[in-house]
This record gives sequence, C-alpha cells and structure tokens, in this order.
Amino acid sequence: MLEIKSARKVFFKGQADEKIALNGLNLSLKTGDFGVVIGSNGAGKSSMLNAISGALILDTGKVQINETDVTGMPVYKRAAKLARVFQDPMKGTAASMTVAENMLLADLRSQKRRLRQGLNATRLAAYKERLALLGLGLENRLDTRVELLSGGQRQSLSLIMAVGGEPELLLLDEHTAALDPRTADIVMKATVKAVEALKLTTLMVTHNMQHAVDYGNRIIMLDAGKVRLEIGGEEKKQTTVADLIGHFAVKSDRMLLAS
Ligand SMILES: Nc1ncnc2c1ncn2[C@@H]1O[C@H](COP(=O)(O)OP(=O)(O)OP(=O)(O)O)[C@@H](O)[C@H]1O
Repeated sequence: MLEIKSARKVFFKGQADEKIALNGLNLSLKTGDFGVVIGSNGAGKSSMLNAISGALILDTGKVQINETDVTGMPVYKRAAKLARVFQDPMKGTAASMTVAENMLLADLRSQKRRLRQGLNATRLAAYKERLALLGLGLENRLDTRVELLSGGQRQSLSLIMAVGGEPELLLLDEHTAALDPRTADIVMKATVKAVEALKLTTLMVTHNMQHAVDYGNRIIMLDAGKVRLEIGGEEKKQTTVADLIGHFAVKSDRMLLAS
C-alpha cells in the first residue's frame, strides 16, 4: 500500500523562478495495484517518485508505505522497502560482470551479506528460477558478461535484480523510454511477468500512451503537481490511446485560454 497525502514541494520559493513541483498531491495505491502515471513534461511525475524514494524532501505532506510513515526516513532506510528501475539500461547493471555475478551483487546488497559467500549451487538455482520469470531465456545465460546482452535483456535484468529483495513497492521511472519500440514491448511484457509472479505493488511513469492503456490496473494523470485524472477498473479496460491523448489536448487548450 502506498499513500501520499497533500504532498507539496516548491523549488526556489519566493524567487522569480519559483517552481511548484508538487501542489497538494494525493495518491493511494492498494497492495497489488499497478498504477501507470502519465502527464506532460513538468507535471511532477519525477518529483513524485523522488518524494516516494526519499531523494526529494517534501515541504509539507506525508508519504506512507504499508504501515510505515516514511516521510522523514532517509533514502538508505527507505531503500529496504522499495525498488526503483531507471531509464538508462546501462546504469542498473555492471557491464563487465556476468549475469550471475550481477544477481549476486544485488542479492548481497539487499540481504546485507558479505561478497565472499560467493556463487554457490543454491544461489545459482535461485537466480535461474528468478530470471526464468522474465521469459527471455536469461536463465540459460548466467555466465554471459552483461555487456554482451541486448539493451532489453539488460534492462530486464536490472528489473529482476531490483526486485530480488521482495520490495513493498516497485517504482518504474520511464524504464522503457531509452529502448526502441520492439525492445520496449519486450521489457514491458517481462515486467508484467515479474510483477505478477512476485505480486508487486507497482507505480510506473511513462510517456508511452499505448503502454498506459495496455498495462496496469489504474491510470493516474498528473498535471501541475497534482492528480488530475484517475481511471481504473472497467473504465480503464475501455480506455484508448486517443482518449488519453484527448485529456492532454484538453489541458493544452486550457493553457492556451489562460495565456
Ligand atoms: N531540482 C529541481 N530544481 C528546480 N526545479 C525543479 C527541480 N526538479 C523539478 N523541478 C521543477 O518542478 C516541476 C516538475 O518537474 P518534474 O521533473 O517532477 O516533472 P515531470 O512530470 O517528471 O517531467 P518530465 O516528463 O519532463 O520528466 C517542473 O517545473 C520542474 O522544472
């Protein structure tokens, strides 16, 4: 469960270039929800993810993950509760190490064990099982150096490494944006397989309207630092890309009228 209440963040407050990034944002995700966050540039999507992860300290408001109020909790402590996958497929993994060594690094990071425990048979079997969730055949490439994988395989590996510690919340920060359309679709399908198998509560930011329509059980549209529109349940199933683009158009028209 994720609950954001009245989150407000203003950059350069009181100065000529004051920017209101979050303007009383309220959002709640139930356990097992897969929320897809959309919104135009500057709507506050990254600021919201940063406020959840602790990279951004709110001026006012509250962030709660399950039973814990994490608003004042430092990033390293929150890291135990959440996993985040970023846009750049080169950042989440170590290129010159093998798939198995990368899995071990992630494992040790989340379990606070020491590296010298090494890659034993039990671990390798567990990694194979976890990688198989992605449906990309990576379970058969444990000894392959990561730099030899495709961008999509690499980003999917980042994802499975991030969720190894069974986080209470998964944040996907435009994690397919740097990939070509076909690869992005492969990574999205792998993402859904992992999310469903591990029953993860997920919040994904995307500019890809087709992905917003195809994946997740809720669409959350941000505008000017707050939630402007939420679409869930049956309504989400009926929603088309054109509908979503229409909501962006309404916003632009409003802005034109105001200017
Ligand atoms: N560190 C910062 N310093 C100053 N202003 C910031 C900072 N971070 C965000 N902002 C401002 O806050 C507002 C929200 O930005 P944010 O990056 O959260 O939007 P976004 O929806 O993620 O946009 P995009 O789709 O372009 O990534 C914008 O006006 C932005 O310029």
